[in-house]
Amino acid sequence: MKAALLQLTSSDDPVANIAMVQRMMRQAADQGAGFVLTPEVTNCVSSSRAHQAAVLMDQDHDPTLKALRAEAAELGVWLLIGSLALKTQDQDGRFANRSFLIAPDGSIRAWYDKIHMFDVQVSEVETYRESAGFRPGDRAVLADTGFAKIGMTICYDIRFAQLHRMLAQAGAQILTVPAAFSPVTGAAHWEPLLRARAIETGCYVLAPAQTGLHPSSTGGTRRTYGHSMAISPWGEVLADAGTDPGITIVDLAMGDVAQARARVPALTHDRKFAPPDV
Ligand SMILES: O=C(O)CNC(=O)[C@H](CS)NC(=O)CCC(=O)C(=O)O
Repeated sequence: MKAALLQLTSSDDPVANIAMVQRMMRQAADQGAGFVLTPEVTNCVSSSRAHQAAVLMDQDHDPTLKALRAEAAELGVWLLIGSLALKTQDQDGRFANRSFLIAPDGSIRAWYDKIHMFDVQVSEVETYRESAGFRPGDRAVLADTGFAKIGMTICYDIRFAQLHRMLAQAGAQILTVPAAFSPVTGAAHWEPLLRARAIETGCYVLAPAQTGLHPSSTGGTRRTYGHSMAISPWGEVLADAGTDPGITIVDLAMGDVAQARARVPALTHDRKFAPPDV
């Protein structure tokens, strides 16, 4: 199976972003990809809650979900929409940060709401409060494609090893980590975190990322780290997309999952132990 990681610089205009993703999906399919993956918040990168409230839709009306489901069906590919920012029924007005796995007939095979919220001050001048705009999810999601079982995560989830371990122990062979990583934390932590999760779980880690300076109609200056990556179950970096938007194709040899786990069966060596005295 060939997987294609789409590296995007999504703007804050959902409708304008759709055409770009469709074009890249067609190019990826032309290059032989049977599984296409897009980054976190494929539909809209914005730092203005007011702007998001004005342009985002709920799942049943979201134009990106509709268009990309149709495109996947047209091309006959599996599609991971890394995430969409969507309106919800919530009283508090918060959005969902929701990842979708789309089957080659265009149907929604699984969806996952990001569990861990990025509420972090990354530098003196850069603070994120994701939980102010987004309502976190509360269930892990494993989905079967026929070519692999997929454990779905999003971005900041990468820092929570227990989620990835749980997914792998439940049968995941590929962990998807769509992201819009901050440049500061990306430079320090992105690659080692991805490699660590692959090594700990013996899973492929596929991490399509947002990159660069995101066009904004509200004067925002949001930047993301890029460096979409594919990591082998043994922990090798198979591809690093650098910082330009584009398509990265990787060959997945699913037998390598069992091989890595046979060499180091740590996933089956958990032990129960008492917590430390406090
Ligand atoms: O706000 C949106 O539009 C969608 N959400 C995101 O982009 C989120 C929250 S700001 N970004 C991350 O999780 C980056 C994590 C990261 O950079 C790290 O773990 O170091």
